[in-house]
Amino acid sequence: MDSILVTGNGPLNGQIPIAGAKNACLTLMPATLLSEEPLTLTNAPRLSDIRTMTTLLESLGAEVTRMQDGKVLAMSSHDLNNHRADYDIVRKMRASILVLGPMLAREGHAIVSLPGGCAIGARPVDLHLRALEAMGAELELKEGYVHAKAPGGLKGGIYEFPLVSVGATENALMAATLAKGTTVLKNAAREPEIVDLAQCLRRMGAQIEGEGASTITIQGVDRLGGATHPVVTDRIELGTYMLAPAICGGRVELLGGRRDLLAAFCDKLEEAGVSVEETAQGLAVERRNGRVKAVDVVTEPFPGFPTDLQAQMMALMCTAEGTAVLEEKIFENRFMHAPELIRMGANIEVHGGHATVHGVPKMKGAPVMATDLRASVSLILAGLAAEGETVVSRVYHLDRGYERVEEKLGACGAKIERITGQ
Ligand SMILES: CC(=O)N[C@H]1[C@@H](OP(=O)(O)OP(=O)(O)OC[C@H]2O[C@@H](n3ccc(=O)[nH]c3=O)[C@H](O)[C@@H]2O)O[C@H](CO)[C@@H](O)[C@@H]1O
Ligand SMILES: C=C(OP(=O)(O)O)C(=O)O
Repeated sequence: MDSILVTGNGPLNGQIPIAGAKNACLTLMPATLLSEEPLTLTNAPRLSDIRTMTTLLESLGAEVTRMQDGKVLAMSSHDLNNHRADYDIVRKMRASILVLGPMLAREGHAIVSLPGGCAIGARPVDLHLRALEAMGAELELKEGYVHAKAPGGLKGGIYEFPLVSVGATENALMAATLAKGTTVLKNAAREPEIVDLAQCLRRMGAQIEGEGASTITIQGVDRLGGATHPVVTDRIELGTYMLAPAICGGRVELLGGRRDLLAAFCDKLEEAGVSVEETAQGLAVERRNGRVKAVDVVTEPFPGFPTDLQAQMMALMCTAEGTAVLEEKIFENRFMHAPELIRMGANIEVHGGHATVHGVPKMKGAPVMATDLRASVSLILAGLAAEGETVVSRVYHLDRGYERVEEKLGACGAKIERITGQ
């Protein structure tokens, strides 16, 4: 297993290109199952999660071709010869559940393994299932699999999500494009990845209104066609690399960065004393003098502060001046990085959904272990600003969501290298 060696090396200066969003690409790829015609995604990130989704789609009979160094994914789902998404693939990546809605809508039946929980929480899929039932799906749970049928096709319905779920909104939105009549999704997620999905579906011929607001209305159509769609910028990769100069000092320009993707996060950085400037090519982040100020953070659905940046923000707060309280409201177990940061000299207390971080002037490098994707990158960020060497093990988590992390940070002056096979 690979690990990453980081050595604290002072301020960072330079430019980092931001890739297409993993979480958008993982919902755009299953959209290919809705149409017999090809769907091509440009600006796709090169990540292990994308390879896992490729394997899943191929197992269902889709063809996926990577071009231009893997940045373009040409997909075709002319004939789906298998309607069963196996546990062996689904357990590796929860986003696999997103094949359920499209397959059911187009084929009238699908069998998809339940994903199970993961390190950050139980993460049930009940809302995905309830929304599909509201469109007339008949569902049965057998031996860990969802057996779904809609013999006469799905029918439009009204469904109000009891809590905001990104994945359930995506599954329901895709299914509704081929349902008969009108579907209204209330209390829908408003994340930029939902907007990107709706724009792609519209390019394929879907009739959708309201994406980005909490009520989305979909008028079902008989069939969808092919399309070419660019994957939206990865706002979580963007926020992660914005934190690198905030933690280490210096100035880094994030190419392709947009403030509207991360407004709440940008506001918090500025409150902490970090400058965020819109440039011709993206966003520039700068911290010149002294420590940042401690700021409190509450994670919320978009447009609130994203849970996927909470671990990285905690790494920044570890060396802030003062005490910060981070409240995690999306996932019940998303503070697994705290004990690892404590091994590096951070002063953190975790009580249920709250973490209190008392800033220390400097952290010290240590061997640490990544427990999930964002935890792993938070440890790398902390290591960049710590004294001495930090070795982050279990970086297969990191490879799910960050491409060429060593190269991107290294180009700005970070001392970071991958140690293979440890
Ligand atoms: C591949 C992808 O896009 N992953 C993102 C997606 O995950 P994902 O789509 O899994 O997250 P959700 O928005 O669905 O989860 C939000 C909350 O709702 C709960 N819930 C969700 C569905 C359900 O049927 N029942 C239920 O109770 C979850 O356990 C969680 O507590 O949104 C999360 C919240 O922004 C991000 O952290 C993930 O990076
Ligand atoms: C939690 C994440 O991903 P997933 O939903 O695929 O586990 C993430 O991207 O931070």
